[in-house]
Amino acid sequence: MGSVNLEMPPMEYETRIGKQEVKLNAVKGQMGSKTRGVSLTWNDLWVTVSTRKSGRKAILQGLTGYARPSELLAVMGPSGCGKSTLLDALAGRLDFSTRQSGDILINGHKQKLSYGTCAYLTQDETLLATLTVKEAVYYSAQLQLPNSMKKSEKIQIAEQTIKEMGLQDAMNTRIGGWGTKGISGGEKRRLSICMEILTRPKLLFLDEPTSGLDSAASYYVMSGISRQKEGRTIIASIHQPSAEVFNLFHSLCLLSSGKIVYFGPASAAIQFFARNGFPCPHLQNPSDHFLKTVNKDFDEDIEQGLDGRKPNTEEVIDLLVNSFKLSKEYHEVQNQVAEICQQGGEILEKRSHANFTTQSLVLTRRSSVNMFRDLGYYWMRFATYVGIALGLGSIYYDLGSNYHSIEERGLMVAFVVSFMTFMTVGGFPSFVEDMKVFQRENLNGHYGCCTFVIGNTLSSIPYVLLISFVPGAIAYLLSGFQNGSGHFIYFALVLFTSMMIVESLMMNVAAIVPNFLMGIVIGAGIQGLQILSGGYFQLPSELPNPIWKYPLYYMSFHKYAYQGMFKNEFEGLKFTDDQFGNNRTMSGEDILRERWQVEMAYSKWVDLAILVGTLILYRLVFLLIIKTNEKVVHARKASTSVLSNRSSQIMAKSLPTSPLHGLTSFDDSPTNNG
Ligand SMILES: Nc1ncnc2c1ncn2[C@@H]1O[C@H](COP(=O)(O)OP(=O)(O)OP(=O)(O)O)[C@@H](O)[C@H]1O
Repeated sequence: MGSVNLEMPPMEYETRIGKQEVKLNAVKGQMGSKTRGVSLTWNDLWVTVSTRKSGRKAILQGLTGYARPSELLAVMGPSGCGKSTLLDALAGRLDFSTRQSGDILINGHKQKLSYGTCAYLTQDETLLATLTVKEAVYYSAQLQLPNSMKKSEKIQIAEQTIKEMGLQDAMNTRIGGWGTKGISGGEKRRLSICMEILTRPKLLFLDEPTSGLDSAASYYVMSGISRQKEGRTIIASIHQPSAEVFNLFHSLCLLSSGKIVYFGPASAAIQFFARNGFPCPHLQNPSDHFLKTVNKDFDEDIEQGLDGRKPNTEEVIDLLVNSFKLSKEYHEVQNQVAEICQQGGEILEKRSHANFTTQSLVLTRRSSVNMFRDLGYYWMRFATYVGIALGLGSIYYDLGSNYHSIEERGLMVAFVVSFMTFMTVGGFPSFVEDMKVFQRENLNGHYGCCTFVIGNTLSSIPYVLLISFVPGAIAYLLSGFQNGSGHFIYFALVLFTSMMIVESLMMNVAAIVPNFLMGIVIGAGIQGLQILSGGYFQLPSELPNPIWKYPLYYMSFHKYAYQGMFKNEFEGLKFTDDQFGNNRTMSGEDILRERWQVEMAYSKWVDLAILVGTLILYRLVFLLIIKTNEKVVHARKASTSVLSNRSSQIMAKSLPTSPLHGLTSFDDSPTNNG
């Protein structure tokens, strides 16, 4: 792991960061932020999932809490207690298997968490393995920061953020991934944080930001985050903070089995535990003590119980949960929630980011670099295609123009159109990785679906052209296909378009089927059906009418690729039957009509145009699918922060005596209606 700048004295570090902050504040002004900050409240929040055995299982059980600007709220608890679920619910990211009820408000309003106001660091690291740390952050800065900002300022922000996360020593190291060693797991974690805090979001969710970090790195990362808390609301789930890290937290939400054990000032948690009979042993890290006390997974006896009796952990948790509900801390939480709702606040404005053209260009560049460096994306395929082209050229070497060559030309066209396009599935794993990065960045609002489709399409074109023209030329020249550059260019263009179509098909599959193995099987199956119904392996007149001919034959892009290539190859040629010396000849047009049953009413250019149309259609379908996914996710986000104005008013009115009593109910309604 690259080291955090530990040797730098704290004061010097502070000063340098301080100077950078001045610059950043100027930058923030340019970003047009008018909001003061985000106060987030949740009241009686339930999240349930359905289970086969016991119907619905509650993951979160009636949680109430708040997070305020300039404060760092830590969500702690044993593994599986619901920390990530709480963060997901607050950020509007719960999946469809869950149901949610209760109220979540931003500055006392129902409001969408729009771009730039909220960022979320998930537990999974989805990064482009081929980029260096510096490149990843620079590209991200160019994608996210507004056009009004100078390039030098964007670079400055990127560099400062890299330093804040202690990644300066690993700046030029590649991220690495499957099969290639790169930066360490902890550095990946810090890099992910870097990319989310570039825009200095008002509301920041961090799901286990310190997992994989050693205690010193955890401290520096968390203190870096803590330094940025001014005007920002930060909620971080954390497993086992050291005492130093724990001291950085303003508030603590301690969960066990989806229930609140404690919510309030982090510094007052020790007194709460002591009051209830579980004082923190001398010299023990408070967070270790809390977690040990409420972890029932290993159901060990608690070292010190009530009345000399040793209750089991389940009983201890119940005791603490019930005690908390009656405590002054809980009363204070209710007061705070009601007060924040009453105060209200500004509606958060969407921040501007780089415009569509800039984002498309940056994504195209980033994607090109990734495709160039990822051997599995195109280079392996290129090498394989060259090998296959040499094989094809030597098997069908110098075909000539006798009758025998008619079948051989047909076989070669069929191989090129069926198999060489089929091999495009080889790039699927790399594309799946791209999709994961897109999904994370899109969900966090870095850029939209159109930008991704444009970037991916433009960056792939040169590589697919290379794969079509170089191996295509080898096979074409060795086999002695019809002379003339026009004929070769047509041949290579059909190959290029067909490969792009298969890539688009696989993109559609990747957008629908999340599993990589299933994706390959489904993509290969669809292509198998298209090849079968394309009119080569069974002639069009022999194809069974229902299904195979109507509609599959007309829907298969192979039909147009076969027929275009056949026309390109046979039109204008004459074939001689030189066996037994009877020099009969047959025109290429007759062969097309009689042997291959090609539709001669239109030219080969129409076939190519239909292929281009199919390619555009497939890409548009891909765009539609990811756009629909995006809309569904955003609709969930928009409806997650739900509180009717009516209930907001009731809350406000109920102050000061019984601030929240009886205002919300668990209606077990689906997530998106809150
Ligand atoms: N969609 C779901 N379907 C079924 N169970 C779920 C679902 N989501 C979460 N759970 C369960 O809810 C519990 C809480 O999960 P969650 O991921 O929030 O825990 P966590 O506290 O973040 O755990 P960790 O610290 O290990 O990441 C777990 O027992 C988990 O198995």
